[in-house]
Parts: sequence; structure tokens; C-alpha cells
Amino acid sequence: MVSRNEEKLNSLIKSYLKKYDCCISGRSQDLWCIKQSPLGGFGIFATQDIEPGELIFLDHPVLLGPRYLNDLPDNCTTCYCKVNIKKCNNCGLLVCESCSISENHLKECNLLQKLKNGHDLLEKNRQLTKCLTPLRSLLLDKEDLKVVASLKSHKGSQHGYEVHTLTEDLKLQFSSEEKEFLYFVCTVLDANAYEVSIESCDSNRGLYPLGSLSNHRCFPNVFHVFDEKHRMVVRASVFIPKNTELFNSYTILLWGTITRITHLKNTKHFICKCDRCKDPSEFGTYLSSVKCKKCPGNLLPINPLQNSNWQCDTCTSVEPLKEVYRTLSLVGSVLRGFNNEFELIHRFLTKKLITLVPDSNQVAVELKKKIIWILGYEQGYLLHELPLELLLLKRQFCKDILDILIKLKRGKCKLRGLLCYELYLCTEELKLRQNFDQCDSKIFEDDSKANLLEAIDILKYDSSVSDSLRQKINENQ
Ligand SMILES: C[S@@+](CC[C@H](N)C(=O)[O-])C[C@H]1O[C@@H](n2cnc3c(N)ncnc32)[C@H](O)[C@@H]1O
Repeated sequence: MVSRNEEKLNSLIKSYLKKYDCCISGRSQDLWCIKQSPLGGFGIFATQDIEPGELIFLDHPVLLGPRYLNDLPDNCTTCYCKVNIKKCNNCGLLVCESCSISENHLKECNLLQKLKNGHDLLEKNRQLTKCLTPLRSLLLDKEDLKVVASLKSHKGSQHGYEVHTLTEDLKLQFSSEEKEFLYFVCTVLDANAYEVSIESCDSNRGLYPLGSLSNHRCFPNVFHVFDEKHRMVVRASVFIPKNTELFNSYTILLWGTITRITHLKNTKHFICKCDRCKDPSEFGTYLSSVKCKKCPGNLLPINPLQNSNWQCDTCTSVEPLKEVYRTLSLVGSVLRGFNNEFELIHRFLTKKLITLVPDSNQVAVELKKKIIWILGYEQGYLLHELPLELLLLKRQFCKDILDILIKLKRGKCKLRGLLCYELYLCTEELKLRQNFDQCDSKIFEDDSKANLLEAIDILKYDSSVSDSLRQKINENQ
């Protein structure tokens, strides 16, 4: 990483965004600036009061490509589509018919011809694809290289495994400078890259230079989606007063504190000490809580930032941390075993899980999310086929999770948008089936409209929404 200061970083990032047409039209001044953060390093700050939902910045990926996964889907490595995909006869990368002769693919193909040094890549194309994102850095121009060099990188032997795959498994030949640079890029990607959903699939990662400068808080004040040009669209979740730092979240919002802290420590190498992490009940959500064995109360950590014992919020009895971990890892391991089997999930949730953890525990929430997207989508459970009680169950689970988002002070975010849309679909289906008296029907009508408008507002720039929601968004423009 090159030496950084506020002035250099602001000017570098602003000219980068201008080069890629990411300036927001009609605005005389940016709503953000980069400053030293009290958390260490740099962060992004509001230059004026920002209203909920306001567009704060657009960002272009300086690097974009597949994540390092063994089960990558068969998408075109250039445009990410799934139509007419074939293996390139020269480099082995999967490309669609039109991209096979595109400038972008040909540049990558030529680079690989140079690097492969007589070795055959055709049979190893899956290994190659998962290393493609850092490899693409060898094709960046000088200005973009400067941008990458200005970003934070991680140290440690757990980073840079892609270089090992490229040199040892694929036998690609790099100069020592290229190898060192590739290693650096991998450590920058690990510190900063975002998971990007393209074609409804989350197996891509993108390095967004301005997005990379936002620090983490477990109750973020901004949210982002990716548009059809793969730009990151960052908006305010809540009202953000002038000079406040803008925070993203590097974890899944509905994870409990233990899971978030472990994830942040292992992947981003810091301990978050935000108000949510410090609060035993996580703003009253009880996301990581377990049931007390002695009374109907819930156990909470005495000090969530230390390995403290847990105490019941009702009878005050104390349980050793080891025992709580045992319950949490038991219920967590069951979660991984479920596919989209409604009956099994529902039985486990209502008969077993509920005896071990409160119904807002992160595992219960994860199962409720699974159920919300089985009911209405899986064969045998399409919306019009659902018995009334399952339609009401889906609706209730949407409301339960929306309540948790409110307690977490999350404001607008992608999950809220998706849940509001599911609630809208449930209410429309209920309207079709039931005879309400006039008053009920008015409440239903207002509710349904408000949910649809909220979903449209939150997800209007998101290229990964379903066709039916996209149609509603287009009708509303
Ligand atoms: C994506 S970068 C964020 C920008 C970074 N602060 C910089 O100066 O470039 C991620 C790194 O920022 C730091 N960071 C982010 N959020 C933090 C927080 N809440 N507390 C402490 N450090 C944090 C950690 O070092 C983390 O690995």
C-alpha cells in the first residue's frame, strides 16, 4: 500500500469515479468525503445532512470476477450471462458466443497464452476461473493500479492462496514482480471486496474503491445494491447528520454477536466494539440468546465483548459460556442440514428449536427466512396453492423479521425491500381469497400499497430483483 493522506485519497477516488462516469447528475457537491476515522485508518463522512433513501454515491468495480469457490456456476466469465456458454479453445475460460470475440475476453485470453508457457489449461478451467479476479489486475491501466495501491491490504498467511493455485496447480509463469503484485492484490481483495450479485447469483466479488473505504458497524447507516452496469449504488438507510461517518456492514445483519465477532476477527482482523456488540440483548432482539434451563427466561452474556458467563434475564441464574456455546453450535449445525423441505424445517422450528432458543434467535430467523422463500416459490407451495394457514404463516414470519430490522435501527436495506415485497404478495393473495368488510379492506389496501412502494423504492436500482418485481418497478417509473 502506498502512503495515504486525506487530500491524495479524495482526489484519487474522485477522478477515478469521474473516469467511470459515476458522478451523480444534478449535484454541485458530493455528499461524502474521505477523512481519518476514529476507528483507525480512513473512512467516509457525510458532508451535509442526508435523508433516508438519498443516493450518496455510485462506484465502479476496479476489479470484478468470480469468488474463489469450487462450485462456481457455469456463467460467461466476461458478461456473466448463462446463455450459449462454451469453453474457449485457447484458454479454457467459459464464455458466451458473443463474448468469445469481445475485446475484454481476447485480452484475457492473450494474457493466459503468455502465462501458460506450454501447459494445458483446458482441463483446469475451474481452477483458473476461481483465480480470475486477481489475475485481471495484470490488465489494469496505470491510473487504476494507483487506485488499487491506495487501498488497505491484510497481512497473514491465510491470504494470497490464489497465487499458490495459479503457480503450483496451474503452472502459470510470472515474473517475481508480477507474483509479488498478485499477492498484494489478493490481500487487498480480502480486505475490501464485496460479494456482488449478478444474474441472481452471489458467486462474484468486486473491488469498489470508494466502497472499500467505508468502515464497519453492526447497525450500518447506509445500504447498497448493484445495478445493471455492476455499479455499487450506495444510499442512506436512515437520516445521517452532517459530519457523521458512513458505515456499511461486513457481516450478515441478522447474525448474533458471537457469530459476527468471530467472522470479523477471522476475516477482517478487528474486534467491533459498536453499541450493538456491547449490548447483551443486541437492542432487544435476542438474536444470540438461548433459553434458560431453570425458568422461561432467556440467557444473555454478562459482557458480550469478553468471554464472560451468561445470565438469565428473569431468574438471574448464571450458565458457563461453554454450556451456551454447546447449545448454539448444536442448533447452528442443524441449520446446515436443511434443504428446501418445508415440513422438516417447520417441524424443527416449532417443536424442537423453540425449546432451546427464543424465536428471534439467529437460527430461528434463518429458518423463518427459508420458509418465507419456500412458501410461494417451491413446487407444491406456489402462492395460489397455499392453504390459508401457510399464507398467514409466511406473512407473520415477514413481519417478525421486519420487526427485528426495526429494533436493529436498520432503516432501509435490501432485506427490508425484499420482505416488504413478499408481504405485498401475501396481502394481494389474501385479498383475492377473502371477503373483508369495508374497513378491513381499506386497511389491507393501504398496507399492501405501502409495502409495494417501499419495496420499489429500496430495490429500484437493484439488477438482481425478480422479473415480477422488475415489472412493478418499471410500471412505477
Ligand atoms: C474495507 S477496509 C475499511 C477502510 C479502512 N479503514 C482504510 O483505512 O482503508 C476494512 C478495514 O478497516 C478497519 N475497520 C473497519 N471497520 C472497523 C471497525 N468498526 N473497528 C475497527 N476497525 C475497523 C479494519 O482494519 C478492516 O480490516
